[in-house]
Amino acid sequence: MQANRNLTNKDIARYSRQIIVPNVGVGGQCKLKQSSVLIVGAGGLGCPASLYLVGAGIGRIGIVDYDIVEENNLHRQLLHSEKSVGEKKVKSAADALKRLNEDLQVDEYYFSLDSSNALDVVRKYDVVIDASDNVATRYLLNDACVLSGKPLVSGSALQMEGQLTVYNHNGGPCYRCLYPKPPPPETVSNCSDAGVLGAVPGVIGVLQALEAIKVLLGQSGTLDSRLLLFDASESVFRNVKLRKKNANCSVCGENPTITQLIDYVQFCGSSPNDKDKGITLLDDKDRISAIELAKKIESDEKLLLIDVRMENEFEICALPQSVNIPITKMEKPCHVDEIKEEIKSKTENHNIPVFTICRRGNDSQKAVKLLQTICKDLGVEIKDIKGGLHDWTRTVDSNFPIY
Ligand SMILES: Nc1ncnc2c1ncn2[C@@H]1O[C@H](COP(=O)(O)OP(=O)(O)OP(=O)(O)O)[C@@H](O)[C@H]1O
Ligand SMILES: [Zn+2]
Repeated sequence: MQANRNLTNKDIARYSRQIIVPNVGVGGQCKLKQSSVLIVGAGGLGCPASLYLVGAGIGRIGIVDYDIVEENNLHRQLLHSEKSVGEKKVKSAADALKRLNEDLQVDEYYFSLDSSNALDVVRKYDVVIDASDNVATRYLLNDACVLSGKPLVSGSALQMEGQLTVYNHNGGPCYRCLYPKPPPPETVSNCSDAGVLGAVPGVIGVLQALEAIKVLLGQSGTLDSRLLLFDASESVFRNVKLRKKNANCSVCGENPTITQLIDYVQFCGSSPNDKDKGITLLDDKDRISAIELAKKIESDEKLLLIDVRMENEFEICALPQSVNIPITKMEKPCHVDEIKEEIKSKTENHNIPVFTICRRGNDSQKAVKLLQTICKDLGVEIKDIKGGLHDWTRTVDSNFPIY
């Protein structure tokens, strides 16, 4: 990152508004030109982050992503366009970034970053941006950055909230110093399940780019040892002081036990790619397929179909025969009697079978278990629809919307 004074006339014209900022100057712009940043994830955070890094004149950007562009990405992943749906995210992002600035180098890594490849990739860059969306990758990147001495700009965004910090920089803590153990997988939400307002990761991704630029310029005032919290619903930013680096940290402490990358999927109990990952809680006898449900509906069989999704999801699309009782309601003891009465009356005193349905067939199984307890003295038959509404669209009605 040695500054040289070799700015071309084109550079001077292009970056003039940035060069005259005292914090940057000619030396700073040269540093940026000779710097490299790795961005892991070309999604909601990685798109705005890479856009502003390329805009700022970072000489080399690396983008890692194993995924392809989906239509539901477009509201927030603004490097990708309608034409790039189905294309590799790294390719779509690199093409868009090169259109913005043809002088810069963009390295594309179309694979899942894991213990077998992370160190090789991370070592090639000055700063790493974690723009991924899962716990396994968070620990992987933390350890890879500690082991290779790279600062890690970490961000996240969900619904109307976001946060960011810089790990392993200026003597500040690493992610493991603060969280030695991963959270239980079932407590972790993601955009696909909880949703996100597009502009929120936009804000956090741009701030990640800004922190990376400040780190590269060697400026003080970076977010090491601090966490920035953004509450978009109230338009409030807050700073929280983080605990100091932990001398007993298993990776950055005085006597580290982690001296090479480990198996992060095993450590976290979840993989980087949990999309559409089905769980199996019920025996086959307690489940029917979407096609079997369609046949029952078509032949006018009496049944009670309970859609267990949240009300706002039910509002997006629902089967006309279904009634909405969200699983979150079933989980609350205060609603048990009310739900039991509703099922009793709607099953004509438990003579009609009950079926539960959700988006992908996971919550519907949990709901069967809950309802079996709630209705245990009713003797009503309760089954779920395998694969949920996604399977309904795939196998019964391709016009039914998917989200
Ligand atoms: N270990 C990894 N290696 C490579 N890419 C990763 C890894 N972990 C996550 N990613 C990528 O990081 C990006 C995160 O983007 P984002 O959080 O916006 O979610 P998404 O997966 O695009 O969307 P959604 O969760 O709504 O389906 C994704 O494109 C994902 O493929
Ligand atoms: Zn640590």
